[in-house]
Amino acid sequence: MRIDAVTLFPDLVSQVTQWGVTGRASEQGLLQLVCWNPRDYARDRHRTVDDRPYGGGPGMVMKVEPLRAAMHEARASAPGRSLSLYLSPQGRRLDQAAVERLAGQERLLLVCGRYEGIDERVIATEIDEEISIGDYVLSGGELPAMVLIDAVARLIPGALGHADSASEDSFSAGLLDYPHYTRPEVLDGMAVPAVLLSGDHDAIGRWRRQQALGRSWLRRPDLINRAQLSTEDRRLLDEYIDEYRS
Ligand SMILES: CN1CCN(c2ccccc2CNc2ccc(C(N)=O)cn2)CC1
Repeated sequence: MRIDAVTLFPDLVSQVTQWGVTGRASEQGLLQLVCWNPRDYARDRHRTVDDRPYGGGPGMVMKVEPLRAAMHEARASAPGRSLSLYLSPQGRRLDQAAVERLAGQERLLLVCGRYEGIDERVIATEIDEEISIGDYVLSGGELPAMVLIDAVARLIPGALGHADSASEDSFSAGLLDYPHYTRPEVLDGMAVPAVLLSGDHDAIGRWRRQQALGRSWLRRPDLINRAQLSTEDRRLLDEYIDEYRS
C-alpha cells in the first residue's frame, strides 16, 4: 500500500518505517511511505509556509500554495487515485471500522497540519475526509498520521507475522482483549488463572471469550451494546456478571 504524507517534519513521520511491525512491512515493500515537505515548495526567499490569520487572533495558518503544491506532487508521483485525509480535532473519530475501510484504499494522502491549521479552502477543495484520533489537543497532525499508518499497515496482508496475527485473531473484533499472562506462574503470591495451565483449549477459549465480554461490559458498555452476541456469548457474559455481583 502506498501512503504519502505532507508534513513539515518528514523525519518524524518516517520513523514509523524504522521500527517493529510497520518497519518490517516497509522493509518487505508491503508499505510504501513517502513524505513531502511543503517548505520545499515555498517559492519565496525565506521559504515561508505560514502566514497570519485573517480576522486576527493568535498563531499562524499554513499557507495554501506550498501545501497544495506538495499535495499535487505527491499525487502525481505514483499511479492510482489517493484518498486525501486531513488529521485534525475537527475530524470524524477514527475507529477500527474506519481503519479497515482505509486499508482497502490503493493510496492514502495524509495532510499533517501545524500552527493553527490550514486554510479552510484547501480542506474544501483538496481533502476527502477529516479524521481525528481522539478528543485531545496535539501540536501537529504528524502523530495522528503515524497512528493511522500503524493501524492501517497492520491490516495489509502479510504485514503481521504469525506471532502478531495470532494476537490479531484473538482480539474478538469490537470487544476488549482478554488478560494475558506469562512466566512466572506465581508472582508475589498472585497465581496465573488455573484454566490457562490446564491444556484444555476449549475451556481456555471459553475463558478468554468470557473475559473479553466481561471486561467490555465493565469498562466499555457501549461496545457490548453494539456487539452481535451469540447465545453462548450471552451465557458466558451472564455467568461473568453473576460472579461479579455475587
Ligand atoms: C492548539 N491547536 C492548534 C491547531 N491544531 C490543529 C488544527 C488542525 C489540524 C491539525 C492540528 C494539529 N493538532 C492536532 C491534530 C489532530 C488531533 C487529533 N485529535 O486527531 C489533535 N491535534 C489543534 C491544536
